[in-house]
Amino acid sequence: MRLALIAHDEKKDDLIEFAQEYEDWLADAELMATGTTGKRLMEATDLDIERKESGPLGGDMQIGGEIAEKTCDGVIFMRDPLTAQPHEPDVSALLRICDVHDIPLATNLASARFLLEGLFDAAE
Ligand SMILES: O=C(CO)COP(=O)(O)O
Repeated sequence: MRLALIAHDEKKDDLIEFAQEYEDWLADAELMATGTTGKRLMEATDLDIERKESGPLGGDMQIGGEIAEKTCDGVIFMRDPLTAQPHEPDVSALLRICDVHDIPLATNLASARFLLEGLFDAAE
């Protein structure tokens, strides 16, 4: 299973806490992340994560490309709904391409738990 992990700055601590809680599960998946998110996650856990570019520099689009190529099984994207992002069009494109290809997408902690537990259940 190949998963993408992404968090906007105000949500990075939440994603790190989530990754620490689910570290054993995540360790069984192939992980990729946008640049800064991946760096922070690897500093805070023992997870091995393929780092794409930082979000504002094209990282969301690289993950979107993986979805279009069908090489990504799920996306956990902790978005900050209260802060404008300079690369909002890239963010929207990533959400859209998940819908185009029917790829599970979680944009908050509560849904991230369902996504991870559901994908692992389905894989058993
Ligand atoms: O901006 C992001 C997603 O839109 C995340 O990018 P970083 O992980 O590089 O901060």
